[in-house]
Amino acid sequence: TPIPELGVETPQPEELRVELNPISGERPLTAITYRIFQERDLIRTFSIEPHKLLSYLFALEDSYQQVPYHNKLHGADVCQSMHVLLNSSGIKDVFNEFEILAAIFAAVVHDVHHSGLTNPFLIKTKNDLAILYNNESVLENHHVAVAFKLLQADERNIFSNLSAEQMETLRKRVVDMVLATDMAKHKTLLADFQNLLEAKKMSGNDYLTLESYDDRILVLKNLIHCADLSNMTKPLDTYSKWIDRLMVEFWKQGDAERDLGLDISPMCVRSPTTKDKHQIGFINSFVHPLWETWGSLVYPDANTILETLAQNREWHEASLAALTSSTTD
Ligand SMILES: COc1ccc(/C(C)=N/OCCC(=O)N2CCOCC2)cc1OC1CCCC1
Ligand SMILES: [Mg+2]
Ligand SMILES: [Zn+2]
Repeated sequence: TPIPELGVETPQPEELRVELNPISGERPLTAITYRIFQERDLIRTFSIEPHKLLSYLFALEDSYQQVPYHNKLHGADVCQSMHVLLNSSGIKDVFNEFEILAAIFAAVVHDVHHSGLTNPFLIKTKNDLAILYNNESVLENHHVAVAFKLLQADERNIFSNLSAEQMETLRKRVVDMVLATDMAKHKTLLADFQNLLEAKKMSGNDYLTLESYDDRILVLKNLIHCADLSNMTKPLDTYSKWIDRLMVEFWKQGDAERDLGLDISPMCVRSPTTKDKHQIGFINSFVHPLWETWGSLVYPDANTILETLAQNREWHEASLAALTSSTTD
């Protein structure tokens, strides 16, 4: 049975087309994710009922908060980035369709209901979520809990045709991946990834073979982490729009910290040079090491990404030099 192009048969295809049209910007997350599910044939493979997929994605999109950066556009962006990264020829045929379903789903849900505040802020203000999750990956636990809560309504349960066992493994993969997007996990995650690749290189075969669940999920955790840290690998005009959104979100947190008489987090201080300085420091400490490791796995697929990352860092260094020279003159 052909899958209706817009997901459901409708007497008003034009109206639904406008609603789903990513250009109109009404529902970018639904439009992009539905398209990716279609392109990867996930709807047919897992007998997903199209109207349930639309209902779930509409509810998910509406559960993203209207904050400057961690809004539905970021969810859509990370989902699209995940989709592209999964196509790297260096990992072609490595992951099966269940893992791909889990990875795409984890990407689109990974920041749902984000409050625009960081984990340290929620912890130091004793937010209900920090109490509920005992200060442990507070936001990330919340995101993945909300994502699964939305599935509980029958008309939104896109996985209703999976067996109980398949659902159990899918759920474990999605929880593992979303929790891995907590920056506090970055160092361990990357070190484990580098150790895995080192061990694989020692084994001599030139293609990646991953047997255990732990090895396979470790690569998928780093993959969603790459997608979440992909802003700096995008063309400068796109990248700079993401920075502006994030800085506005941080500055609002800084205002809240000041109003509460708390220390203002370093990234939340309004000043012309912090943007460049923090981006350079963040790229040097976190982003480049991660993307260099990913680049070694999928060599040479990520070469363009690594070049763009280097160019973007140089752009920050140039604008910082211009700023500091103008201020010292
Ligand atoms: C466009 O710039 C950035 C994009 C993403 C990120 C991070 C850290 N993403 O990590 C996953 C989400 C996370 O854990 N966060 C969200 C950001 O704040 C920390 C907690 C950091 C970025 O820039 C740095 C340097 C200047 C200010 C922050
Ligand atoms: Mg997050
Ligand atoms: Zn994110």
